[in-house]
Amino acid sequence: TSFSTLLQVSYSPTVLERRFALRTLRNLGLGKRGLEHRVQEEAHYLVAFFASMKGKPLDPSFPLVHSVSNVICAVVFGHRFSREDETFHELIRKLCGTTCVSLPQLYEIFPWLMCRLPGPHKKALSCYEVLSSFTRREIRMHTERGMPDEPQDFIDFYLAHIEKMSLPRSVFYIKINNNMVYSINDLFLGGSETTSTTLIWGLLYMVANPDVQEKVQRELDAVLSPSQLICYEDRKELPYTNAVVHEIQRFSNIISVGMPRVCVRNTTLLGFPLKKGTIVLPNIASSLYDPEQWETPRQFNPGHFLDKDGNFVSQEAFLPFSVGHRVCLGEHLARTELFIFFASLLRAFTFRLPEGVTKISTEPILGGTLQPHPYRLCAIPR
Ligand code: HEM
Repeated sequence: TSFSTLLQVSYSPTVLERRFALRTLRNLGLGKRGLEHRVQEEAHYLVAFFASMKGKPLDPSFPLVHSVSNVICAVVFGHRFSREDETFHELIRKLCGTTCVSLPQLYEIFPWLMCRLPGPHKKALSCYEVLSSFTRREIRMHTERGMPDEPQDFIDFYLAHIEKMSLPRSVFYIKINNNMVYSINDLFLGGSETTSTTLIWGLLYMVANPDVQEKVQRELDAVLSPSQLICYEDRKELPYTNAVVHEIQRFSNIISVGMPRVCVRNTTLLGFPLKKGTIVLPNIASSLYDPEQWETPRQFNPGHFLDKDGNFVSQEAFLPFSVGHRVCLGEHLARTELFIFFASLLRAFTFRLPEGVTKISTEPILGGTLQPHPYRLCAIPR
């Protein structure tokens, strides 16, 4: 298979790439406050875009995917893209409504099957190809401009890393053309589709639960001033909003099945014998919907994360980022984005269904990530 990535099943190259990616992302400020201003900047553009619609009905997926992807672009490519950039526009259009996240894994496990099957993965594959050529263009621009004194983004770090390994020229270019492109694609796909899909669900739940939306707005109004920059740290003063963001993630359960693992030796799991080589899929939904852990597992209920006095409480069964060695690399960034984007939007707008629309479906479309059916809403300035 042509996919060789951070997300794949097999172990040894992945461990090295993961370690490298983690160190690099940390250097770039992921997990620290360094990236927060990028998120705040995008939240500002997002609010301006919704405001420019003047309450007219719109499908929120395009602006949300655009904003979330731009945060990753800042990390990986070192800059954001304006709404007018045609190439980026095409990429985002392809990403909207397409699940590409699990594509490399599916090819890794079932290459013979994937090549023969017709179906939606062909659309995802074409999206993956557009992304790869986009990434290659950015890498080319980086190699042409030469290395800055201080690496500025993921590509700079990666190029410096490859150069340090003093490889023969041919291997150098193979590494750039394969591993590097796929690693960057992984960050882009892992970082864009997941976070934006969660936000698309979030706005849908607000339209479906106007009482919850109102309560969030009351809390935001009481704690924040209208133009104050929202920080991730503010969640501590906003327990209800924080609980709603958590409940959006729990209830939407977007990655209901985690990345596949391979048993490296014979073992037992919960009493079941597993042979070396067996593929194991973590069932994330089993914890997010566990009837023993949640009061109303099949209902949207922010109370799952609040005590009787309205304080935020974390829950052990809340595992949307999975756990263990392969836990999500972007967890901190994702949490920061979800909180800042959601709070910024709800402070500025009330979300409603367009006039005449009375039905909303909160059933997911089954795919690599669970996505809502396309819908339109009105963002009414407050
Ligand atoms: C709401 C947003 C997100 C959710 C729900 C999510 C969830 C997950 C899950 C469940 C996994 C698999 C872990 C496993 O199987 O044990 C994963 C892996 C991964 N995620 Fe995320 N993720 C999100 C956002 C992000 C962001 C923003 C980034 C990038 C900065 C990112 C990058 C990755 C990468 C690179 C992996 C593979 C890690 C590895 O296998 O070593 N994710 N994510």
